[in-house]
Amino acid sequence: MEREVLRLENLQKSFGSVQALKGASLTLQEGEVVALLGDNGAGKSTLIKAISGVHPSDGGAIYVRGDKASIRSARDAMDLGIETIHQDTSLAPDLSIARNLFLGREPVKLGWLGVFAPIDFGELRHVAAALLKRVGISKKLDADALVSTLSGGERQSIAISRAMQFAAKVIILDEPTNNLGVEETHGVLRFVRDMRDAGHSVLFITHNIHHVFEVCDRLVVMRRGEVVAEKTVAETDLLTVEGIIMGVDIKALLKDAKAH
Ligand SMILES: Nc1ncnc2c1ncn2[C@@H]1O[C@H](COP(=O)(O)OP(=O)(O)OP(=O)(O)O)[C@@H](O)[C@H]1O
Repeated sequence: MEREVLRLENLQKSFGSVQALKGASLTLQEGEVVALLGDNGAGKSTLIKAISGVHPSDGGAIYVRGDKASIRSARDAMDLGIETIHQDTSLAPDLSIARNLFLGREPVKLGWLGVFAPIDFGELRHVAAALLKRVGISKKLDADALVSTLSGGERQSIAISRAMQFAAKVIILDEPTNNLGVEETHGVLRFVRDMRDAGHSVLFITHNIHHVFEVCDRLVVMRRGEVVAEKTVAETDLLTVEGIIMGVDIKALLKDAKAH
């Protein structure tokens, strides 16, 4: 049976005179991958920033597993099992990849009578190496390398690995394949599928509609701060979705063009 993990009701958010969210609503079920689509400025990032506590909403309600949630900070969201990878995600450049994968949540070794709790670097490296292998970047990266030595795409992969490693229930990805190479992109998409198979729920913001058809179950389209369409991937096609995003019926336009 489907179980709802996240429900947004009538979310509103303004930045000065700009109404970025005008009552956006959506739901996410357990083990479901939902794409959040929309043109530039549609309100997608604002919506996920409301869920992740970066910019709390001005109005509306968020329910997590049926309970009304108050998400006023990134910590609130993480405590509710919501992990977000933002486009401008920040890592600690002077720490190793392994340390970044566990930032603030490193495995510890209990010392004599539990007095000392030093980081268990052996365990850290072991898990980090396995994680890098899973995202398909094992060949190039050593878990001990400093993040400052990595490319933008590699940093993105590390941030995604970190969120996926700790995501308890809901993973939000804001354009996760931006700036990634082919192999890294496949790694991310594979990870999304793995997460779904393990019962996690994923909200996936992307401008790449091919990726939506590859890994998503359902899609939600936003325009000017509102949700204007919701469809299962099985019931729609690429051209229809592109039309909804642009606010035009592409198929009708093509038919007209053919008739003339
Ligand atoms: N911090 C902010 N201050 C002022 N206006 C903002 C802020 N963040 C977003 N906006 C405005 O809110 C609206 C929605 O922006 P948002 O970034 O949510 O869109 P988006 O759908 O994520 O777009 P993109 O695909 O380009 O990232 C836009 O008009 C944007 O200029």
